[in-house]
Formats: sequence, C-alpha cells, structure tokens
Amino acid sequence: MMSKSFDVAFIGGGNMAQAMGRGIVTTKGEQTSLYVIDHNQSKADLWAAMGATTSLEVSETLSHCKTWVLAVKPQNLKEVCLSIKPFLTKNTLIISVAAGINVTSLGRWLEHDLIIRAMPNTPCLVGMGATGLFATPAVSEESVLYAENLLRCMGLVIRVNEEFLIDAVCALSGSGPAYVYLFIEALIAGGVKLGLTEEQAKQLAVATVAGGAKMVESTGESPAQLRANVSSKGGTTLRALSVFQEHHLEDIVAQAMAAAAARSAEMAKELGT
Ligand SMILES: NC(=O)C1=CN([C@@H]2O[C@H](COP(=O)(O)OP(=O)(O)OC[C@H]3O[C@@H](n4cnc5c(N)ncnc54)[C@H](OP(=O)(O)O)[C@@H]3O)[C@@H](O)[C@H]2O)C=CC1
Ligand SMILES: O=C(O)[C@@H]1CCC=N1
Repeated sequence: MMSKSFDVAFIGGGNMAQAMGRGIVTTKGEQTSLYVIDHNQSKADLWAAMGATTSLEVSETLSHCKTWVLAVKPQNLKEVCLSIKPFLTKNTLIISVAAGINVTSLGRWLEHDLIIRAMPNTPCLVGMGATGLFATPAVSEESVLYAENLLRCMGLVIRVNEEFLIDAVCALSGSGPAYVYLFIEALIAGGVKLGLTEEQAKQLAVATVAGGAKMVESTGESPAQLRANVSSKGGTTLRALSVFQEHHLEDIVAQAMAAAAARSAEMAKELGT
C-alpha cells in the first residue's frame, strides 16, 4: 500500500517544534499536513491532538514528506541525521532550527545540499515569533519563498545572506525571549520591593513590556525618541535611567549577546564533526 504523503515532517517534537507546529496549524489549518517523529509518547499525544500524524521512530513515511524540519537538540542532531538520511529524496527540503550546527556539517551528515538554517524563537507559539533564515545556494528561490511563507505562519521572518549572521540572529531573537523574561522578573521583584503585590507587579510589568514594544511597532518613532518622551525633565525616569547608565546596561547587553553568538560558533566546532 502507498504511504500517505505529508507537507512537513518535524523530527523532534519538543518546545520549538510545538511552537512552530501550532503556528502552522492555526494559519494553514488542513492545507498543510504534518508528520511528527518524537520518541516520547506524551509529545506524540500532544501533536496527535493538534491533528498531526505521529511516530515514535524514524520510518519510511519520511520519504513521502516534502519538507523536513530538524528540531532536536544540537547534541542529538548528528545521530538523527544519520538515521533519517536513507529516506531523503533528491528534492527533500531540509530546514534545521538547531543552534550552532552549520550547513557544512548538515550537508556532510545528510549528503544533501538543499538545506535552510532557520533560527526561530518560542513566541512562535503565540504567532509573535521572529525567525532568521539562511539558505544554501543550492536551494531554489521558490523553495526559500516556500520556507519563508511557512515560517511566516509564526511571525516575522528575516532572510540573511551569510551564514554567520544566524549566530547574530540566535543571540538577538533566538535567545532574546529569555532576556525579556529576565527583565520582567527583575521588574516584578523591584515592584514587590517597593510594596506592590507580586500579582500587581506582574500585571504592570507585562503590560509595560508589551505596550512599549507595541509603541515602537505602531508609532514609527525611534526607541530613543519614545524613551525621551517618557523622560520628564527633573523627573523619575531620568533618575532611573541614570542608574542603568552608571551600571553600563548597553555594554552588559552587548556582552551577553556576543557571548551567545560566540557559543553558537563554539557549538559548530564542538558538535559539527
Ligand atoms: N527552545 C528555543 O527557544 C529554541 C530552540 N532552538 C533549537 O531547536 C532545537 C530543539 O530545541 P527544543 O525544542 O528546545 O528541544 P526539546 O528537547 O524540547 O525538543 C527536542 C525533542 O526531540 C526529541 N528527540 C531527541 N532525539 C530524538 C530522536 N532520535 N528521535 C525522536 N525524537 C528525538 C527529544 O526527546 P528527549 O527529550 O526525550 O530526548 C525532544 O522531545 C534545538 O536544536 C535548539 O537549538 C532554536 C531556537 C529557539
Ligand atoms: O539556548 C539555546 O541554545 C537555544 C537556541 C536559541 C534559544 N534556545
């Protein structure tokens, strides 16, 4: 009997794949069929509830899936590539979302050159993701547009023309949600220290971060101008900002991002053999 074919296969059905899968299901509905391989029954059940066909192990069905999204941890990727390689067809489009594994390693493990590296982030789960994408020259423009369209189901997509820029995307938007959560945690802790309840502080912090981002997006003003608009002469904001400046917040952020990008490059050496 002929195996059923699928538009997109996820190999690894964890956090990032689920965030992406939900975006696809919400935007494309039944137009895009999903096949998911994850060796955890609980994850397979979760995907099945979303309407995907699932498998606990790699199978021949993969050869009937046009696009494969590689979404296992970088440490597991080589082993996974070797196990899925027999099911590649010459037109299979590979989209790897793994941090720090470059197209050279992927190409060598899979003996295949239609490879896109994408760096999404977890807000894809709520349709507000940000993804950077790099395609090898072998990938046709039509396939890159297809991948961009797929990833756009989950939010913003930016194409980069050099692979090292995926490390920069990883340092900014891939890891970025964690920086935002850290800042929200700090705002809540600061609010509680000043007498607010945890719940009051949380609501105010979340609304402030979301509102600030929305203002940048909607008004077309620069973040610097918007910051100036909040900062009344002789007022509270300037006093707070002077403390951030004194502690070199911009340098701290730049150093943290450089450390993330360096780790991505380091992982390529460590895991890419
Ligand atoms: N989380 C994030 O914010 C982002 C992650 N990424 C990238 O996405 C990738 C996945 O990350 P994330 O979703 O967080 O990781 P998860 O651990 O949540 O998901 C990976 C899933 O794949 C399963 N798995 C591992 N090996 C196999 C195998 N051989 N066969 C079937 N299933 C397997 C894992 O099971 P088990 O746990 O049992 O091993 C797990 O369920 C990583 O490469 C990461 O760099 C990219 C951008 C952002
Ligand atoms: O921390 C990580 O390595 C992955 C990549 C970007 C976000 N999470």
